[in-house]
Amino acid sequence: MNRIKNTIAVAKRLKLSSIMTNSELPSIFNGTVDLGIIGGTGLYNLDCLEPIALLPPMVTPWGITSSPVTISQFVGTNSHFHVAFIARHGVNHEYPPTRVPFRANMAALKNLNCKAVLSFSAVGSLQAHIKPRDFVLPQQIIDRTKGIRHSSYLNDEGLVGHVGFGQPFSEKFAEYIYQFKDAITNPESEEPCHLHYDKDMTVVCMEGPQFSTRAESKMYRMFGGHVINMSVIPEAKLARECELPYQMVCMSTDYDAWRDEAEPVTVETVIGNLTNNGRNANLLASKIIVSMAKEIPEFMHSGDGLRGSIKKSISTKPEAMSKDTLEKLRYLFPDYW
Ligand SMILES: CSC[C@H]1O[C@H](OP(=O)(O)O)[C@H](O)[C@@H]1O
Ligand SMILES: Nc1ncnc2[nH]cnc12
Repeated sequence: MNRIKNTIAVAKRLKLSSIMTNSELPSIFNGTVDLGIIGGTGLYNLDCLEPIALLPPMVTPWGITSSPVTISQFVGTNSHFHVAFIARHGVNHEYPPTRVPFRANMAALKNLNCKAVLSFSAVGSLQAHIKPRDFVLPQQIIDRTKGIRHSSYLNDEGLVGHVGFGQPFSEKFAEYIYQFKDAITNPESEEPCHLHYDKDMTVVCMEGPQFSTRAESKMYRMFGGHVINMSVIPEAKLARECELPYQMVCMSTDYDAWRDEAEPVTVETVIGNLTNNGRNANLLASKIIVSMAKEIPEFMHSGDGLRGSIKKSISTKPEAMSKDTLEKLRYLFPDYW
């Protein structure tokens, strides 16, 4: 009873409307969680999901998650496939990109035993053929953040580890999502939306919070960037350190600042496309979740080749690790040390 009261108190404090209408939701969940979803700007929940538990913001060794963690199943089903959802910027959009507790968010999803993480992000387009409202499944990243975000679980004194990051996303996961590309195309619309995917698609991650200058935007095009955001780093790095297959769905909202003949991006332009993108995110997520619930894909069962990689990546001998370090590692990997 106290837990439920606590949940309601948190919900009230956070003015979380979906929770207020679900105030009887339990604040603990003892089932298995299969998929983690991180929602970005304009995507604070998914309508296709029916919440069955609401965990108050989770306390991890790396701080507190940016939002409560909603455990859901697909609307209208009683399936055993469960999704954990976190709002990246908080339910009231209170964490700017530099201050998102990325480590806590990914650690919480790992601790809940998620088998993969699907992330959504509002992005600017750096290419004429990627129109605002189109979606992109990037396979590469150019990191233009400024080194001020905590971007690793393996960067404390007394713990040395280097994971491979040559392929920062899960190709298998991207292919799985891409089979549902028609979900976002509205053929009746004058401007149907497209889901773009190939192995060279690159997302540039900048620090922000200001948008790019025109010169920077043009430089990112020369680098080979396709879209730009402020959040894929460190999210993708942390997913890799958690051995979690990770794919970001980039939802284009604007043409950034590279087109000389057009106004550079403003937040109004971004907001103007969020409703359409949110609707398409729901359509795409529905297809993915229904399909996963029918049969969990192989890359989630097997861990997409990542399982065990962290053990090989850590050079420090466990005997030399402090109690604190071991405790933190065990939060992520209870079976390894
Ligand atoms: C409001 S535009 C800039 C903002 O939008 C994106 O957020 P998210 O990735 O969480 O959808 C971008 O990364 C910036 O943080
Ligand atoms: N042009 C842009 N630059 C960085 N992040 C963005 N998110 C949405 N549009 C963006």
